[in-house]
Amino acid sequence: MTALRTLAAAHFRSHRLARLETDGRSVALFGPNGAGKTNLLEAVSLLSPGRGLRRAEADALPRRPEALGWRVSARLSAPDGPREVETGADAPGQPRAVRIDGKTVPQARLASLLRIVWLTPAMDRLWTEGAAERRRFIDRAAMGFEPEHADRALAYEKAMRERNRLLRDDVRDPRWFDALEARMATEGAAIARARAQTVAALAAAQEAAETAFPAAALALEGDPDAALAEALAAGLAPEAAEAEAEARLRAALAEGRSRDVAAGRTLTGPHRTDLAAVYAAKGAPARLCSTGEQKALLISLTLATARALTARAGTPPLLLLDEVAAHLDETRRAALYAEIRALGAQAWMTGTEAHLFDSLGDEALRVAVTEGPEGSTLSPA
Ligand SMILES: Nc1ncnc2c1ncn2[C@@H]1O[C@H](COP(=O)(O)OP(=O)(O)OP(=O)(O)O)[C@@H](O)[C@H]1O
Repeated sequence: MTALRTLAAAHFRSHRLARLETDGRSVALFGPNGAGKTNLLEAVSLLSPGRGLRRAEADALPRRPEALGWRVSARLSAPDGPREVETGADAPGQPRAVRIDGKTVPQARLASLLRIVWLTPAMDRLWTEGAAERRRFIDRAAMGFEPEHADRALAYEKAMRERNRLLRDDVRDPRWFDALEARMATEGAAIARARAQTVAALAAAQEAAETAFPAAALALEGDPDAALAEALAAGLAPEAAEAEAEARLRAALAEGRSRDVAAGRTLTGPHRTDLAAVYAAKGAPARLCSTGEQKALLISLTLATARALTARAGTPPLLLLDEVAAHLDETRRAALYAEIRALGAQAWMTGTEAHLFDSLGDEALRVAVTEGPEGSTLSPA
């Protein structure tokens, strides 16, 4: 099992110096609004690549008013032994650095060290807001399965930005376009393939599970996704289907140049893909479901992601569940805790009331979070 044994957050958000020893158990953080509970979950989320569960700008993280550097460090127990991981910036505005076992490494390396799955109140709007959030949701899950997915997405975006610049500057050199589009097609087809495999893994994880939460049928909607699905349906092997999707994306990009010049940006590719979800038992699109149903679908998908990652990696991911327990009735809350137990995952959970975690017994370390003159204070109960 992979779990944080210690977590320390220094000069991070409302925490001046927070330190917690967990002995590997789940952690239930409770306390009043604004006490600093989510900040601590955000600190944990920064032990994965990217901007964390709030997608914060770098200058939001250092503790104010001092606004110096910040640091989050953890000791974790992993299947292959204990590891030390640390991230932070020495001064505001600096990109965060990552150290694993004392060595400075690229941020992307976090993806193969630690898998983290989170659910936050901001995600309640996942099905009703723009497609970018939904792509991010499926891409984060895909990254859990394939750490290289993060690098591919960056490489694709970089090539696309360069292509967009050519479009706007009205550069007509076809060789330049060819080279960038070849790169975009290679990365783009691999991105589509990884997303499709993630959707399939989530479907399988939902099918195999007995769960109190409703299943969501997911589908990817986009050009490379359709090309890949068609190639697979035609009986091509996975690699051949990916090659076919790559060839079609490359041709579509080349054909779309003059249209894209008019738009000033690239109008086809995996950056336009959307993720559709249907509340399976009702056949209703998630965006038309009630708030409570949407929340239940998200919990269901979060748990399915965790189950699928556990099956893949052999060890469960960390779960960060921000204000999830409060929205469930007692039966479903008990079901959530039972699923966390069955996964063997370390869950970091928040809630305003301590009693929300009563049925966890001593499976979770309870920590009161309060706001004091010196910043947020943690008191393990
Ligand atoms: N960079 C920062 N420096 C100091 N304080 C900060 C910083 N960023 C956020 N805060 C403070 O952190 C507090 C919010 O903490 P957090 O979101 O963790 O609360 P919470 O305990 O999860 O509350 P809720 O139950 O309302 O979700 C706010 O008071 C905010 O002003």
